[in-house]
Amino acid sequence: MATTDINTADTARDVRTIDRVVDVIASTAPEIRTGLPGRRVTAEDENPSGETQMAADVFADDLLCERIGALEGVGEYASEERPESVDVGTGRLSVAVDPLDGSSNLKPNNTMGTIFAVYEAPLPAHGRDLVAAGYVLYGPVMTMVVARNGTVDEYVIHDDASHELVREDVTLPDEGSVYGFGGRVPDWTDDFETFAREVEQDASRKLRYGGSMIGDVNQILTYGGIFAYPTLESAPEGKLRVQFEGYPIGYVIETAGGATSDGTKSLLDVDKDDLHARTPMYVGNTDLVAKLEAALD
Ligand SMILES: O=P(O)(O)OC[C@H]1O[C@](O)(COP(=O)(O)O)[C@@H](O)[C@@H]1O
Ligand SMILES: [Mg+2]
Ligand SMILES: [Mg+2]
Repeated sequence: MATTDINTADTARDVRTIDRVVDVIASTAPEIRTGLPGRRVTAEDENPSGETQMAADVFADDLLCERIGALEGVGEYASEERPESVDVGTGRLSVAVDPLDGSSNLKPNNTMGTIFAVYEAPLPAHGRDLVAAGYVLYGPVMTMVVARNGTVDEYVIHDDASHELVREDVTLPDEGSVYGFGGRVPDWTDDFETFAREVEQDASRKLRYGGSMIGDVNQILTYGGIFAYPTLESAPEGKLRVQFEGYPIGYVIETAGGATSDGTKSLLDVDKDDLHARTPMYVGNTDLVAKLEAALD
């Protein structure tokens, strides 16, 4: 009986913490966006994945760390931009963030996003420890997609930092009509290239690729289809990171009724214990992801 009481109290606390994290992501987004124009330059350092950081990456990370770290109920904060996770409190939940996804799109002024993952476990956590995940998309309109409690909702974020629910219970359309595949084509494996050519041959589908994973995934959530950042000959683990990109996007897409894969299994079942580990990513409609897995088999 006592155990049940404790679990119930913990769950109620976690729900409140998740709501606070979502509120902070939404209320910080306009500030991140406003801070971008002067920060389209490279920072002095590389991130832990060996990539050049933009000043905007560092700015967004600092803001999010300060605000999420101040929330009651959060114990750890980690991001793509810092080598180790930070102990920020005594809470049970950990928050992992890709402060700016697609920041190389800053120079040509193309879409970018902020991705967040809330885990009920210390970091690095497992995909099955996720209790909420989502992202902000800095497009012509600032939108936020949140997966929690088994559903996906979409919000518009206003300049005054408020957010408004615009679509409830978002699911992938049954007939997928777009596709987008990352990496250099000569660097794709033969099996993936064969699959990609097959997808292209279907007259009901169009290429939609913008070079920011979050923008490309949001198109899949909107129109259905398939996005991949595949295994490359030069990078068998692909480019994208498990804790900050693979797991949260896996959680959003699967909660929205789609499927995800690392080539053989759901992204949520990927086992990696390094905070900055990478994984190939394939996400989209169930039939297309099943075909992809069969093609790579
Ligand atoms: O242009 P590339 O090197 O193929 O990389 C594109 C991919 O890299 C990313 O920009 C990686 O994310 P970050 O910008 O967060 O490092 C993805 O959004 C995108 O899918
Ligand atoms: Mg990213
Ligand atoms: Mg990033």
